[in-house]
Amino acid sequence: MDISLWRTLDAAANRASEGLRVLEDFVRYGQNDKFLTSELKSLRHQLDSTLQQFDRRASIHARDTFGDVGTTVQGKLEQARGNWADLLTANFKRLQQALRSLEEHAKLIDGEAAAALEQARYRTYSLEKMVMTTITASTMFAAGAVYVLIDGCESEAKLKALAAKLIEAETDVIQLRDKTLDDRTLVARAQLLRQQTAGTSTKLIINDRPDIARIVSADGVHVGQEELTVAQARMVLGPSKLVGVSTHNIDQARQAVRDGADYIGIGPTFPSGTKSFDHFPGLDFLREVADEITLPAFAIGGIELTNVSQVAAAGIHRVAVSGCVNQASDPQQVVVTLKKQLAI
Ligand SMILES: Cc1ncc(COP(=O)(O)OP(=O)(O)O)c(N)n1
Ligand SMILES: Cc1ncsc1CCOP(=O)(O)O
Ligand SMILES: [Mg+2]
Repeated sequence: MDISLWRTLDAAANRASEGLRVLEDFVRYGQNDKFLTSELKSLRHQLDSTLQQFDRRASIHARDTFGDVGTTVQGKLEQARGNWADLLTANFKRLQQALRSLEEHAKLIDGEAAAALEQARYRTYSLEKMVMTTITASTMFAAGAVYVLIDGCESEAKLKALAAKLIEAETDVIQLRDKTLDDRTLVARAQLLRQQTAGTSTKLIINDRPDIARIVSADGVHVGQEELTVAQARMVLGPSKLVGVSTHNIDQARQAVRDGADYIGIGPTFPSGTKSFDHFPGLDFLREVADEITLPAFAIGGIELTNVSQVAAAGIHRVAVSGCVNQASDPQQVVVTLKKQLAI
């Protein structure tokens, strides 16, 4: 076989492995994200076993680094990356291009290996989505973030007064969660919240209803395990809005990361006065998430000033609460105190 083909395969394989290592090092050492590290590692192993099918000896002998006309041709930006996102994007692109080159050249010698390389390339597209979403969302919801679920209240005036206090306390997210109001009233209450939160640091999320989130231009929607999927919610809301997902075990949490959710709700942690449950994944689940996932995770269910320290001790520094804020005589004070307890 033509030595130039082996030379190309060797160069493309090296490029793919190097790009993959940069990405793995970033999520491992830079992010401490065990789950993303294991996803990238599993792709690396898949790639290694495909590449082992090629004749490594032939590749090595075909290598001619000093004779490579490309080593001295440097793009303007090759030595400089503006930020982490640029660095990650550049390395995902390097990986994808190398895999495409490997795939096309492998077609000349081994159809099965070419098909495996195509599958590996598809995996990189999903991984890119998972890594980039995690990085963006982690900067959006800092440690200490407090997320408050409120209903539509008895009247617009009451809702307005409550929302004003929450915004004043720099609540990170207000979720409108109301299962009883008719749609038109719900839209009107959501619109009110949109007007109040616009231009503030408080995001507005609508529970269950991407349609209403879209109508009022909310910042996003929260969906449960039996509701629309992340992809379906995005079809309604568009790519730039936030989609959060409820998770009750580690597999669901991992799946939410794979699906490209912007954050997860994790719980129920403790018995809740707002919603009843017969199963509590509790603090053990929080610890599992803290151990391996860096996508923002909000512990939910029965969290109050008296037990929030247990949440923080489990390694989770973001909470979603309802009763402890809504029933407080001073909701602002509760939000501020929660934030202090969660800050690291
Ligand atoms: C932040 C957050 N986490 C979890 C939930 C619960 O959502 P879901 O399981 O769909 O239950 P309902 O809230 O719809 O009864 C949430 N709303 N927000
Ligand atoms: C909607 C929901 N999902 C899990 S717990 C919960 C209610 C959270 O409210 P509270 O903080 O009052 O327990
Ligand atoms: Mg729901």
